[in-house]
Amino acid sequence: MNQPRRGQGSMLNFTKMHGLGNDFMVVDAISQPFRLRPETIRELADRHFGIGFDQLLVVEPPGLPDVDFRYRIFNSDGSEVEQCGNGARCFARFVRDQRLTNKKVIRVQTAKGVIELRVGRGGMVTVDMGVPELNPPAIPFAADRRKDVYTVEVGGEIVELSAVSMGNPHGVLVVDDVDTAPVGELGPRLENHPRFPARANIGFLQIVDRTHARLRVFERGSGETMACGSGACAAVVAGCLRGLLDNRVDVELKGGHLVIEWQGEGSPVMMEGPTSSVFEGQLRLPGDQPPRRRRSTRQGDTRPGHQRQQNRHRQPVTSKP
Ligand SMILES: N[C@@H](CCC[C@H](N)C(=O)O)C(=O)O
Repeated sequence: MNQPRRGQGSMLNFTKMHGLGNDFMVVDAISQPFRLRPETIRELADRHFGIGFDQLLVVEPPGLPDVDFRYRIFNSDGSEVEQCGNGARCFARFVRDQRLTNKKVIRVQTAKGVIELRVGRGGMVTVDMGVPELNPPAIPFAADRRKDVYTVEVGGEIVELSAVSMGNPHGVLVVDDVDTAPVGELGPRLENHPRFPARANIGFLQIVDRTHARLRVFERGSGETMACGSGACAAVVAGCLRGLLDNRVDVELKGGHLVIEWQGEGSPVMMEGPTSSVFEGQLRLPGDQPPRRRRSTRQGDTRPGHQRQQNRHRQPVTSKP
């Protein structure tokens, strides 16, 4: 199935999934050889010339004992990152759908530690996202000492934000109304702010009441997405630290709702939400060839994204929160 013909790249099977509209290309790198360069990931992520996704998720064999899989994450800009909460839920569903495991509690190794995924009914998955990191150097965030709220100068303006790592770095701003928040302007400036040396995901949090919040996230390496699971966890941690939220919060994102629970410092953050599997596909990869200039598919273009058309479309399978 995965055999290349001489002179052609290999065929790669993938699944398109999403968690609340935060969408993924998911690849089983246990059953097939897999290696992509950042420029190929960018091409595949392109919503016009490629498959289109916010993140690429890769399932690999674990490198640790007592762990089921290794979970690797690449943003649509090709950068490899440490964590993806919506992706973690889809990962759990994927490894079961593909019969890579039949466990209901799956332990997964990420770049920043082990997370646990619990598969529930109707595509719902609960993820133990681990203990949030608030120590500035570990986030990483430039500050003399740890605070719940920092002031940051951006473009001559002072903004207040909380800095939290959920394995990946987040800055969280509290706003009056997410609909009018300057996500497109402040998001990219804060993502690349020198006080976040590894860049950051920037959340705009609106407190509705102590158990309800609304959130938009400008993601590092992907731009604003329909939802960000680790962003929702970071936002609830920030809201709790500021005394604005209770321990269990319904977070409304553009693509739907997540339930986030945090019992306070030293406790892990729990995230519960839906998963959706959209279609399975196969694409021809050009191997290690440098990216080619665009040609028409009729001329036999081997660019990834132009030869993915052998999709075995299925009925979308979507779970409700
Ligand atoms: N969408 C994700 C986060 C993906 C990674 C992020 N863009 C980063 O660079 O850290 C989620 O659901 O958590």
